[in-house]
Amino acid sequence: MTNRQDGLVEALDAEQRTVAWLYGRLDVARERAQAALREVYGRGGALGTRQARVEREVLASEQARRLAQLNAVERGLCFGRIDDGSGQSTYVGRIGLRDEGHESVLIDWRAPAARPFYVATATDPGGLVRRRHLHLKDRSVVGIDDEVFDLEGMSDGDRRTLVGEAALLAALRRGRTGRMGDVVATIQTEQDRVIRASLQGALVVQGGPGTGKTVAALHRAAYLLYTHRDTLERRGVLVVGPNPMFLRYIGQVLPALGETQVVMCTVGEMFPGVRAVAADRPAAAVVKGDARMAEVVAGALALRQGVPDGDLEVELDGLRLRVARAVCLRLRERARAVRLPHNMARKLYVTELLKELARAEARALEESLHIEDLVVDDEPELSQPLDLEGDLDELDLELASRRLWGEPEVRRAIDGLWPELTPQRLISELLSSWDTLWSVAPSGLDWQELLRPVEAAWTAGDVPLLDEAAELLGEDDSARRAAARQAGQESAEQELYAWEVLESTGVAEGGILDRADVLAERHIDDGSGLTTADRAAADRTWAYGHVIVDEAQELSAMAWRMIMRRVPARSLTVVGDLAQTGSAAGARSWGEVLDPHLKGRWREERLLVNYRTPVEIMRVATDVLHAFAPGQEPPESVREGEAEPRALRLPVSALPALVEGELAEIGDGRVGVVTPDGLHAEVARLFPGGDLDAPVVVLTVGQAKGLEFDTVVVVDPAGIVAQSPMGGQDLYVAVTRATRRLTVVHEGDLPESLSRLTEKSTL
Ligand SMILES: Nc1ncnc2c1ncn2[C@@H]1O[C@H](COP(=O)(O)OP(=O)(O)OP(=O)(O)O)[C@@H](O)[C@H]1O
Repeated sequence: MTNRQDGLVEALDAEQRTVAWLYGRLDVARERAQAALREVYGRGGALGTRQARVEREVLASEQARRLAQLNAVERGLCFGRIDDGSGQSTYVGRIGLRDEGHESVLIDWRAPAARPFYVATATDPGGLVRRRHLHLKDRSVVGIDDEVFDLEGMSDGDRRTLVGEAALLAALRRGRTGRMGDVVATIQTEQDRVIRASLQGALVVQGGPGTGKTVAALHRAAYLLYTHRDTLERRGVLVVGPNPMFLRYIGQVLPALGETQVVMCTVGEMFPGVRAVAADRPAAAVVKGDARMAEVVAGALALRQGVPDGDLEVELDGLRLRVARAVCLRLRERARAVRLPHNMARKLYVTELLKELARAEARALEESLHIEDLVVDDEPELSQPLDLEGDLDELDLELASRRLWGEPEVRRAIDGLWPELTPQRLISELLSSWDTLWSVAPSGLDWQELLRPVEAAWTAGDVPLLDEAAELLGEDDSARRAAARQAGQESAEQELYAWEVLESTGVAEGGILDRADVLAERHIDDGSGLTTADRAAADRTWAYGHVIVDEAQELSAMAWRMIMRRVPARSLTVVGDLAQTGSAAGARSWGEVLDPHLKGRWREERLLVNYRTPVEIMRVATDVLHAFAPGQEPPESVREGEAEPRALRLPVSALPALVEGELAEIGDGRVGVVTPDGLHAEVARLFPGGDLDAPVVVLTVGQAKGLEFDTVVVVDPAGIVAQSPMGGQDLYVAVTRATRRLTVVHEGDLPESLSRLTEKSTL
C-alpha cells in the first residue's frame, strides 16, 4: 500500500469513530425524547384540570416535534469538518448535538459557527486550514474530500490524507430520483449569502437555469426558521410555487432538513375553498393579471351598491312604502363614507334603510287611514294632525325595523340595492357580464377577452381577482372578533403559564424553545389541534412572517397584490429568472412588479453558476437564449456532460424506442419528455402511469418548469416556440432541464436557434 492510501485508510477510520460516536449521541437524544413523550402521555387522559391539560399538550407537542426532527436527520447526520489554524476541529451536521457535559460536539449547519464551512475559499479561507467533506452511507463513512487552504498549517499526516474529487461534483453527478434533495453538505458561497440574508426586507434572487435558486430558497426557509424560530413559528412561512407538480418535486427538501411547518401552495391554491382547475387562454391571462383589474373589481362592486331609478317602493300588506331616491342616495353615500368593506358597511346601510322604511310605513299607514286631522269636538286641545311618523321614537324605529327585516319583500328590496356578496359571486358575475365589464373597465384594457359563462371553472388567474374581491367585500366577522377579544384576555395568562411550565420542566433550559409566547400561541386551546401551518393555510387573511416566491417571474401584477397582502411586514424572498418567463402576464423586470409594493426597497442577489446543465447542453441553450435575448449571458456550467446533444427527425410514435435507449444509457436515472401543450395527451398515452417518481415522465413546458431529469427528450421544439406567448423562453426552459443528456425530436423543421444540433434521422 502506498503512503497515500495508508493515510486515507487512517483518516477514514478516524472519521468513522467520530461519526459512530455522533450517531450514538443522536440515539441518546432520541431515547430521551421518546422517554419524555412516554412520560407525558403516561400522565393520564383527557381528564384533569385545564392547567394539567395545557402542560401535557405543550410538552407532548414539543417532544414529538423534537423526535420528528431527530428522526429526520438520520441520513447524513454529519457531513463536514473544519480545521482552524489552532488545531481545533469542528464537525458540521444537520442538527446541533451536545455531549454529556453540555459541550457542543456537532454544529447545526445553520449556526453562525458553521458558516466558515460554506464561505471559506482559497483566496479568503477565513482562518481555516482545511475543509473536509464526509460522505456517509447509512452510518458508515465511505469517503472524504479535502480542500486545503493552508498547506503549511497542516501536519505531514494530514497532507497524506488529501483526496481528490470535490464533494460538489460528486453530488452533481448522482442520478436524479425525481425529487429534489437537500444540499446542506455542498452549499456554495454565493448561495450561502442568499440563505443567510437578513429576515427583514425583500430579497430578489435572480439566476439562470440550474443556479440553485430553488434549493437555496428552501435552505433559506430552514435557516430562517432556525434563526428566528420564535417569530416564524408563530407567524409561519409560506412557499409559493408555480404548479402542484413542482411542489411535489421540492416537497421533501424541508422535511429532510427537519422542518415540517412550512405552508406550500401555488397561486391557484391561495384562496381557501376554491380549486383552480381550468387554464386561461394567454390573452385572458394577460388581462386578468393586469394591475388595472383592481379597478375593474372595485368598479363592479360599486355597481352593486345601487340606488333605484326613481323612489324606492316596497309593497307590504297592501301598503306602499316609499323612500325617496334622494334619501337612498344619501344612505349609500353615508355607508360608503365609513370606508368599511362592503359586507360590513352593509350592516350600517341596512339599519338606516330599515329605519327609513319604518318611517315610510308610518306615513303609508297614515295615508291609508284617510284621516287628515283627527278632531275631538269636546276637547279641542286634543285636536291635532295625525303624525304617526313624527311620533316614532328610537325604540319604535328599532322594533319596526326588526319586523320589517323579517319581510321577504323588504329583504328583496335591500338585497337589490346593497346585497351581501361572496367573492365567488361578484367575480363570476363580473366575468360573465358584458354590461358590467363595458361600464367599469378602463379604456385600453381588452376586457372582451375576459368574457365567459357564469358557471365556468376557476382558473389560477381568477384567484387574485377573488382575493381582491374578498378584500373589498370583507366578511361579517363580529362573532369571530368577539371570540378573539376574549382569547386576547386569556393569552397573557397563558403566556405566563406556559413559561412556568417550561421552566418547571427544564424544557426552557434545554434550549428547545426560548420564548414562552410561542408556546402559548401555538397551544391556545381552540379545540382544533391545528398547528400554525394548518391554521395559516386555511385562513385567507393570515399574515405570514416570511414568504418565499419561487419561479416568481411567472406572477402577474394581480398575483403580486395578493402575495403582498399575505406578508404585511414585507419580509420576502423572490426567486426567479426573467429569461424563463413563460406567462404573458409575467414579469419583464423585477422593478416593474415589485416597486409598486416595495417602492425600491428590495435588493438583488445574482447566482451565476449552473449546477445542473453540462457545458455541451448549455451551448445549445445559449443559442436559444440569444434568439430572444441577444445581449443576455446564461450562467456558466460547472461540469462537462457525457454526450453531445442531438436532434432526431422522428414521428411521435417512435418515442418509446428512443426513450428505452435513453433509459439504458442512464441506468438508475429519470427521463423527462417535454412536449408542447397540444401534444401532451398524445405523448403521455405512450408512457402510462408516469408520475414524478417514475423512470419516464411526460410534461408540458409549464409543468417541467423548475424540474430536472438525467435525460430530457424535447418533442416538437417548433411547436413549443409557437405555443409560447413570449417567444423562445419556453424552449429555453425545456432544453435546460437535463443534467446529463438532451435529445430533440422533430418531424418538421428545427427552429433556427437549434441549428447547432447535429441532426440524424435514425436512432
Ligand atoms: N450547492 C449545491 N450542491 C449540490 N447541488 C446543487 C447545489 N446547488 C444547486 N444544486 C443542484 O443543482 C440543481 C439545480 O438547482 P435548482 O433547481 O435549485 O436551480 P434553479 O436555479 O431553481 O433552476 P431553474 O431556474 O432552472 O428552475 C439541483 O439538482 C440542485 O440540487
